Amino acid sequence: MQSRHELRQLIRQRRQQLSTQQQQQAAEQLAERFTALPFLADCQHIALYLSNDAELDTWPLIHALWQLGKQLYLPLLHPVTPGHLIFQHFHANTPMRANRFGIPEPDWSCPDLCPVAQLDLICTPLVAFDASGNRLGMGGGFYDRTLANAPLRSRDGQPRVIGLAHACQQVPAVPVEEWDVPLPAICTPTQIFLP
Ligand SMILES: Nc1nc2c(c(=O)[nH]1)N(C=O)[C@@H](CNc1ccc(C(=O)N[C@@H](CCC(=O)O)C(=O)O)cc1)CN2
Ligand SMILES: Nc1ncnc2c1ncn2[C@@H]1O[C@H](COP(=O)(O)OP(=O)(O)OP(=O)(O)O)[C@@H](O)[C@H]1O
Repeated sequence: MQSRHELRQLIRQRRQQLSTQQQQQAAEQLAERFTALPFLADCQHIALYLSNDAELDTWPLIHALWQLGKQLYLPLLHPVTPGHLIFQHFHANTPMRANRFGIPEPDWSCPDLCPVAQLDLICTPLVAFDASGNRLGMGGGFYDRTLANAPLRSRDGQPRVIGLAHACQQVPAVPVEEWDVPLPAICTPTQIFLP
């Protein structure tokens, strides 16, 4: 089996090869598929992220969710606890700044945070996933640490965490480490996985 490092490089290259048109179509299809999720009606506070490195563009989804009246949150690299994320309310006028990876994030000088336990749904970025819900990320361990003690499902069994990805990011089997948090749901432009 490939190492996690090799798999990360391979799948990052694969998604970087998608054309602008493929990216646009994928982002729109994802927004449609995601907004049709039956459990979305029960989710008011939703964490998303702004795309980077040829990840699926989340902007069409963000606009669709605002249109539905949802409260959205974006991850901030924790200013005190290294390797962890906190989630800041995100609206059309939220002041933004680039984090150390160059990804725009809300400026935490005006904090308006939502504790992980109070988010109804957390959308995670990922590099590679498999049909069993195993997830390989960018390699910072941010989501694994942040979700380590979080319930992955609501009390009625619906997913509270969902990975978003291009279809081409699916692999037969992600090599798993003990700290990996498995995803109870993954949404691609063409399919919903509920492992
Ligand atoms: N869109 C998005 N936001 C996110 C994540 C993500 O995966 N995607 N993260 C998910 O955890 C966190 C940031 N994690 C990241 C980890 C590594 C790199 C990255 O580009 N690494 C470079 C080297 C960076 C450097 O120079 O230090 C690389 O690997 O080429 C980016 C984001 C929080 N926000
Ligand atoms: N719950 C945890 N507690 C402490 N260290 C952790 C935890 N989860 C992950 N790590 C550390 O983080 C590092 C990166 O982990 P990994 O390669 O799984 O990240 P990733 O899932 O690819 O990244 P991300 O979650 O940021 O997208 C590893 O060295 C691992 O030891």
